[in-house]
Amino acid sequence: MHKEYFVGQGKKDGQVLRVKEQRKDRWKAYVHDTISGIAELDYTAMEEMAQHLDQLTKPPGSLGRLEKIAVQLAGITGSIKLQKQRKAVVVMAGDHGVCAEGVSAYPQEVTAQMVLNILDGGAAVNVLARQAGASVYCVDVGVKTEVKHERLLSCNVRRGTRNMAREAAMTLEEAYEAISVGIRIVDHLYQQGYRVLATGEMGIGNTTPSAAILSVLGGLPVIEVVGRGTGIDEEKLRHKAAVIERAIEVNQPDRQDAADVLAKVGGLEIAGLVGVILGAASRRCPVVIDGFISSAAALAAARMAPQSVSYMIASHLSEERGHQKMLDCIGLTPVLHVNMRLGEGTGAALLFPIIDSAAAIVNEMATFDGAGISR
Ligand SMILES: Cc1cc2ncn([C@H]3O[C@H](COP(=O)(O)O)[C@@H](O)[C@H]3O)c2cc1C
Ligand SMILES: O=C(O)c1cccnc1
Repeated sequence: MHKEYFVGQGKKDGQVLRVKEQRKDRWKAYVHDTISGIAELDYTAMEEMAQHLDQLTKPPGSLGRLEKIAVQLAGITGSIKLQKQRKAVVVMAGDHGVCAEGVSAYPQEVTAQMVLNILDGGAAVNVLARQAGASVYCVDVGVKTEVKHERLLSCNVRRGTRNMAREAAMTLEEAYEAISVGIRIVDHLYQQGYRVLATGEMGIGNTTPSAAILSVLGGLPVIEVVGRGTGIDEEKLRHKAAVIERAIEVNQPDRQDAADVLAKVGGLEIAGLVGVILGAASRRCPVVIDGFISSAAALAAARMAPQSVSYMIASHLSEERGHQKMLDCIGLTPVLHVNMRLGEGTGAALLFPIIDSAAAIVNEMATFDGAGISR
């Protein structure tokens, strides 16, 4: 059996990735190969960078998080010569069967409509990425209705998940296939020269599986991690919590097995983002994590491959309840506190200029000795 993935930017430079599905567990093996390719950070380069930062004309540590980012980038790239890199936000799009339970303030068709908006460059993520000189790639990994657009990366695994309040959202094979899509997209972008990646998503209803993932993997009561998403009222919030509790009860996900949790109470775009994160880490690229949904993917990636956490940068703290707890579970500290709660990769795009600034500080600041300044 053949599966064809169209990957590219428009018809001219588009290419088809042909994947032979020889064995049923092919995707799982591919994901695990990627995980075993994730290296430890280069601690020598990190030490060198810390020393370099202390020679620059400023009190030690006074550039705060910029310095921490510089040290992390040195560890990731293995070099203290940081360059301004090509950056891309990968927006994974998917629909959710659980929308049938009434968990979002918006109808499901908004997913496909927003995918077109993103492809036409009119969404918030496009604006913020343009400000940062970054590209946006939108991937259909699980949208319910067929979307046609020449810039769309069509990798649809399934036309939306099943309703997790009644049955498993995906089979394990589907979850691994969606993760594989993310890895393949990163491979493709890496070949195009992108070296900094960010996670984004579009999927009406996706704060519901994200909260479910956090509840199960974090061992936290649903009521502490469920939030208002697109803006539901108090009554709908209680209903959403009950739906998530039912989904966990019906599916009994194994909290020791992140892939099982993703399949049973996750989403196709969330699994796709797990692949983006694992793929970026295996390529030694930093991966900027957006808000609540992206962080659910980061949490699953962290459980599948603990070494991938070193490659993550948490861009911001979302207003969505549960996000701080999600980041705590992963062990990440968000850089920005700007009261956003949109998703799409907006917070991650906003962090790009800060990453470029960290690199510029390292490369352009004078040293105490060079500038003749007393310590
Ligand atoms: C117009 C519009 C644009 C969006 N961009 C991101 N989201 C965000 O809201 C959705 C999650 O919230 P919930 O779980 O409550 O549905 C996701 O699509 C997320 O990306 C949007 C939502 C809407 C309505
Ligand atoms: O933090 C997010 O990513 C988020 C929060 C609410 C709705 N959509 C996305």
